[in-house]
Amino acid sequence: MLGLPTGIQACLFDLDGVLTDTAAVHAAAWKEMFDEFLREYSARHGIPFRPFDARAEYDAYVDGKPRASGVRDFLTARGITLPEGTAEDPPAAMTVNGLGNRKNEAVQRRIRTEGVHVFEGSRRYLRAAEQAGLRRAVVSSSANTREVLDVTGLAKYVEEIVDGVTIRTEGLRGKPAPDTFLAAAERFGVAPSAAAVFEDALAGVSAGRSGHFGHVIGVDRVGQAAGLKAHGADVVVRDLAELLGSGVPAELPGDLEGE
Ligand SMILES: O=P(O)(O)OC[C@H]1O[C@@H](O)[C@H](O)[C@@H](O)[C@@H]1O
Repeated sequence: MLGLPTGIQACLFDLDGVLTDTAAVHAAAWKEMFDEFLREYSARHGIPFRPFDARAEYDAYVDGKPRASGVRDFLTARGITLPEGTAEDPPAAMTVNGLGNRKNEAVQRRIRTEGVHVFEGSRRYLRAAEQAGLRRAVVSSSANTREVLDVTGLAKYVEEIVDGVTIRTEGLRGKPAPDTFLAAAERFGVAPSAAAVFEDALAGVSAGRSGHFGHVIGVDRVGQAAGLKAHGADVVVRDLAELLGSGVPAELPGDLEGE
């Protein structure tokens, strides 16, 4: 049913890059923030400026992870250590949290001015899953999840949300740890083996694999099918419409929302 093995009762969807085209919005906001920071840092330390690679470095160190982990893991990869600071740090602060807050200002500005594009195949899949009686949760590292679900009208298909806010309030480990997906399955009272994970990020498919979920679907929007497989996806599709058996749909007019 719906491209899933027998026995699956719940679908756990990542948001950015799976349901909405916001992975690209996040990547652009990360680039804006990191390039500004790296320019300042290289001038101060007398080293050449090397811009953030919004493809390779985003995919390897930032994509799918909670905000502060993304900052920390990228800086570590560049050999840079900053103090952690606190969640209240202003966006100008040279701390992990300060840079995270600076990126959040950039992503929220982009979401509000550019709007959010919903993948039509994902909207159709959510609707089909609802009709088939499957439980449906969104499991995202983003603290902006509720706003994105609201502006796109996707909130009505979603029964449970485990997001960046839940990670903070419940003290969960973010992806690639499986905690957020496990928390969503638990809310439905469904064993991980009876839940399917839908993920576009390497960190996300790793979380699905290490949590021993029944099926891990890698969603490849950027040509990283081999990486998704290597990190634990059982199958890789380019669009959820492929699981409905109808191939990748052409984008429909009126598919741009929140503008
Ligand atoms: O900064 P936010 O909105 O809390 O999001 C954290 C992360 O959420 C993930 O869903 C995105 O893939 C990342 O790009 C993003 O950085």
